[in-house]
Amino acid sequence: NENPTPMSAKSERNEPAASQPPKRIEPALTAGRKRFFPTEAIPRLHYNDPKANELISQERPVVLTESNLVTTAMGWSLDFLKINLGEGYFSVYFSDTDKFRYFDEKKRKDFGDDFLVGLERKDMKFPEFVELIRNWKEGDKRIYLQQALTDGVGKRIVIDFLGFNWNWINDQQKRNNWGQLTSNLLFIGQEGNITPVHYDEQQNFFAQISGKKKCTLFPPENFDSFYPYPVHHPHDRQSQVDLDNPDFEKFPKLSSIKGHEAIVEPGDVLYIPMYWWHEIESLADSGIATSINFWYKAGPTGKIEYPLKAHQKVAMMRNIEKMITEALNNYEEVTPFMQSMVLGRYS
Ligand SMILES: C[C@@H](CC(=O)O)C(=O)C(=O)O
Ligand SMILES: [Zn+2]
Repeated sequence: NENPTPMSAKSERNEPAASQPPKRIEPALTAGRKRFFPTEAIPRLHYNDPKANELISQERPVVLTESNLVTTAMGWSLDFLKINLGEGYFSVYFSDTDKFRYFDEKKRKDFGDDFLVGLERKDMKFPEFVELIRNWKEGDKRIYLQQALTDGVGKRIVIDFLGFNWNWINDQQKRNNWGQLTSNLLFIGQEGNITPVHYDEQQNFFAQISGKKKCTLFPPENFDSFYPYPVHHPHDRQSQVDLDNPDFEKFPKLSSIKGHEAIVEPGDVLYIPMYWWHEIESLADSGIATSINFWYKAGPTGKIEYPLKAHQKVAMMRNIEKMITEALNNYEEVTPFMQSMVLGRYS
């Protein structure tokens, strides 16, 4: 079940005659863990469907099919990457549990390491990562490679990269007035790995290469329900809640969330709108999961319209939080300061 070349894997599924497109077997959305909240399916549309473009322009999630965005990467098996990915070092995360909550190395210095419960990152060459993931056994720390593709990769990778459907994605960038493409992160992890719920400040076309991932998204309006870590914390943008063991005492607003769900398979592209919360689970029994994302900065804001959108308020809260925390230069003072400012006056 080792990272089969998904296209060949499909042909082994005794597909009907080539004359008609293979019938997709709808994976039950209930695959993966049981959830305490209701969910609805994220629309799954052909990438050229005008409705898909409408959803993207409205900054709403959609799964795009048949885009061939990363078809040239469908042969990126572990052995192929071992030969062609180059001599560089890759960030590999280790976790004592199935959860890989991202942490910002640059913010660790003010926080020491006690927040890093059972998490660590090591830089290693790709063959070392392949050894680890191939020899992994129950009881070992789970592993997850997460690395931006940079110019240190081998020639074959560059050729495959240039073969991505840049016409389509550059058109999306232009039509939606997004900023620059900042990075393409390569993700390779074990089935069962979970990236806990968080938001990013970039538009994201998330392309699945091998394995299946269950993606659960929540709109930026849910900021109050997910209680993100403080902006200066290494887990900035990550939610403090554990959706598998919800603490409704500590996080009461968590009880009212509703998820938007999709299971992405090789060849699918999920649009994750900027500031939308998302949790990503590499589904069991789907082998090693490989994905590439395409992160774009926001475009210029243009004319401010009222009422403000939820994600604009999140951006404002972040700026105010940064300013107050830096100006006070003391964490303990932030709550009393903000309470003095609003309690009994604006509430
Ligand atoms: C990569 C993804 C997490 C995952 O696939 O495990 C994600 O959070 C992102 O692309 O923003
Ligand atoms: Zn993310």
